[in-house]
Amino acid sequence: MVAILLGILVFIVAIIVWLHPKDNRHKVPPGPKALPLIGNLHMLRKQPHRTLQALAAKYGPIMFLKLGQVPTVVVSSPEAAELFLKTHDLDFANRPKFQLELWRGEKKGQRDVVTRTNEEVSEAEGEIDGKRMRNRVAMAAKFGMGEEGRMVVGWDGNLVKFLLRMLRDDHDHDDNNNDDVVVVIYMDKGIRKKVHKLRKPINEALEHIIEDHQNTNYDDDDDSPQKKDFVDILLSFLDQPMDPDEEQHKHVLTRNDIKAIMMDMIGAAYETSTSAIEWVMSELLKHPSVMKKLQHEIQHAVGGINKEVEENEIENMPYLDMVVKETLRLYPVAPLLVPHVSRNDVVIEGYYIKRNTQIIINAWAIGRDPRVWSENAEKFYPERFEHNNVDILGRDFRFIPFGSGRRGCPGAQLGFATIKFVVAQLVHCFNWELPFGMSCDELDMNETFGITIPRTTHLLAIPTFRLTAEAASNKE
Ligand code: HEM
Repeated sequence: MVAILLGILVFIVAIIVWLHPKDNRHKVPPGPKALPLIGNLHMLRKQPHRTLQALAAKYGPIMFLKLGQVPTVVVSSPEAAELFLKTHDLDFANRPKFQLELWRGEKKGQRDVVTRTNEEVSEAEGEIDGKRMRNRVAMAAKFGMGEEGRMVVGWDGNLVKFLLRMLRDDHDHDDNNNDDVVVVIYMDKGIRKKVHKLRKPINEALEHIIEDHQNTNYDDDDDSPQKKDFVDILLSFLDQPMDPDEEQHKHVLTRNDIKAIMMDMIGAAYETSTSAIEWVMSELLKHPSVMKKLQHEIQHAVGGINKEVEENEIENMPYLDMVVKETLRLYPVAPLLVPHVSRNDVVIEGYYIKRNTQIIINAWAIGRDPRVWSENAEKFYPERFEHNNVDILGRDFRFIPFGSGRRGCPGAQLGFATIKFVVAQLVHCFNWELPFGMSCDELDMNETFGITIPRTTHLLAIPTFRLTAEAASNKE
């Protein structure tokens, strides 16, 4: 009986608090009413970036929600993003503690997508020499992605081969479908799920990289080709206290910590770039005139169709720059960036934001804001970037696919360059068309929400090699 009475009392208090949440001393940003316990979680649905955009249209660019018990401020305009990521950058530089779990829980069902894709792939078998074509596409893509492997963990291209092999081996085991003709541009999207399954070989690979670095003798000479990299710097802190000011030195940097950091860097680098490349290729297939214009530019910059693209030629491809920017505007890989957390109590635009409030920046909504990008904001139109110099690296808050400020993406320049390089190779080396007589209007452009927004279905496309035989024999 007492328990029932207590329960009723708690319920009444919760209702009263819910109906009268206003604390007159501290004005919180406007937002929808939160339910007891779940707060506003029930409102988010499957596409939180879209739901939050719609809610911001009602409550404004600085909006308060409760996600479960987590007080959250959602930022949805360039002006507001600047206040949070520049003016008060340091105040919002923390990250949530649960982030790792959230990251790990991502992408359930990826396996199903890959399996379904294989069934579709097998329908088109026999049209052309699939294996050869797949190798060429992988080669063209790897040419760019290899650079990332080297720069992130200093493993000269082998990392890409290793990861691609893991995917392919796993894939082939399942259905023995080696000679697929339609190329599935998924690259390494299923990696996170496979990472779990393939912990042992990944551990071996990371050990291999670490040993490689430990066995390298570096020459202090500035001109030496053997330079210290990110992994060397991590190794120089091995077994040292993470916080030298901490008296008992309880936390030291272990070999496992270093491997975890390396894996995070690899994850942050690969999944983001491949998702972006898939969206660029989708938009190009949907807009054949843009594809043609881009092929024309690349061919001109490279000097014909008898060779592949070289890295230093990318800077002579302004249209490629616009195409990639336009894709990242419409499909910022991390639509809500990565959550920030306030380190102090802060007042912004008259709103009181308590310490430990989660901050979500809706980069997806900002990129599609018609106030900023005109009425055709939803349209893929690379030329909008033609006569303006909109910065992509976080200095222009109308466009922040890499975030901004001290928590902005440290790999932004590398990521942007990699996307451009891989796309340039794929577009220059091949003509592309949609399979099964599909018209460009029929191409599904739906996204699936997670930390990143990949396509809901993998992009299937048929490549035809367009370079001369001379260029092909140089590569094979
Ligand atoms: C298309 C490629 C990429 C995109 C779109 C992208 C996007 C992002 C975004 C939106 C954030 C969060 C920023 C924020 O919360 O304000 C981020 C963080 C991060 N990115 Fe990237 N990224 C890409 C490539 C890379 C690469 C190549 C690397 C590594 C070499 C990398 C490493 C990281 C790391 C370590 C963080 C966490 C930074 C921190 O918490 O301080 N990213 N990235």
